[in-house]
Amino acid sequence: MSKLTFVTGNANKLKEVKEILSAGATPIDIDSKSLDIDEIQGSTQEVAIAKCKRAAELLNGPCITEDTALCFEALDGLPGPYIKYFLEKVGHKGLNDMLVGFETKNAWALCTFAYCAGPGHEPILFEGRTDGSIVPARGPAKFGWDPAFEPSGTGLTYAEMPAEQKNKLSHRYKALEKLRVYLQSV
Ligand SMILES: O=c1[nH]c(=O)c2ncn([C@@H]3O[C@H](COP(=O)(O)OP(=O)(O)OP(=O)(O)O)[C@@H](O)[C@H]3O)c2[nH]1
Ligand SMILES: [Mg+2]
Repeated sequence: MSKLTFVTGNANKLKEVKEILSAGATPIDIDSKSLDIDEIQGSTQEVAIAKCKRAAELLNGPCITEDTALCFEALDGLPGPYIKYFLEKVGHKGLNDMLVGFETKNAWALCTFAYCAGPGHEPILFEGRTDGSIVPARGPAKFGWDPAFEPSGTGLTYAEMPAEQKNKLSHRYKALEKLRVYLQSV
């Protein structure tokens, strides 16, 4: 299979995806391209499908895209795919403040990879979920909401973990493992 193009404007995502895909028995090499694609409103699946379809049209070829949602149990899954805008507006403290008054701080990180074979093809989705809770920020603020999300059973936020630890339990790792199996079967 020729090199796949990962369409993303997010350098942190790209770094992690490359790290995850290059580890393991059968490394997968990808190219990347940053394209400005409007993201629709809807479920995580609808958002992911629309973005990947558009990316394949713009590229005129096969591609993968990725959407990450951060879902609060107390809010029935919101902010979900809209976390980017919530984080930009209210920051880590604001994410915590949104849960004041709710007993549960439980949350899950959901990664949706989409693969589209080219224009006119229906994207295929690969989801990975990591459960945890929303906590006051700890660790370096290098990537999004990493300091405010503590995966269950680790005692550490994503930001406090070495990359190798996050890349073995993250929402992104779990989704990419499914994508890896698929890519090796076609
Ligand atoms: O702390 C984090 N740890 C992660 O593992 C992670 N993965 C994504 N994000 C952030 O969550 C939003 C998703 O929005 P998103 O999926 O639309 O991404 P994006 O717009 O940045 O890139 P892309 O759509 O061009 O690929 C954006 O604010 C991302 O920075 C993360 N934050
Ligand atoms: Mg985006």
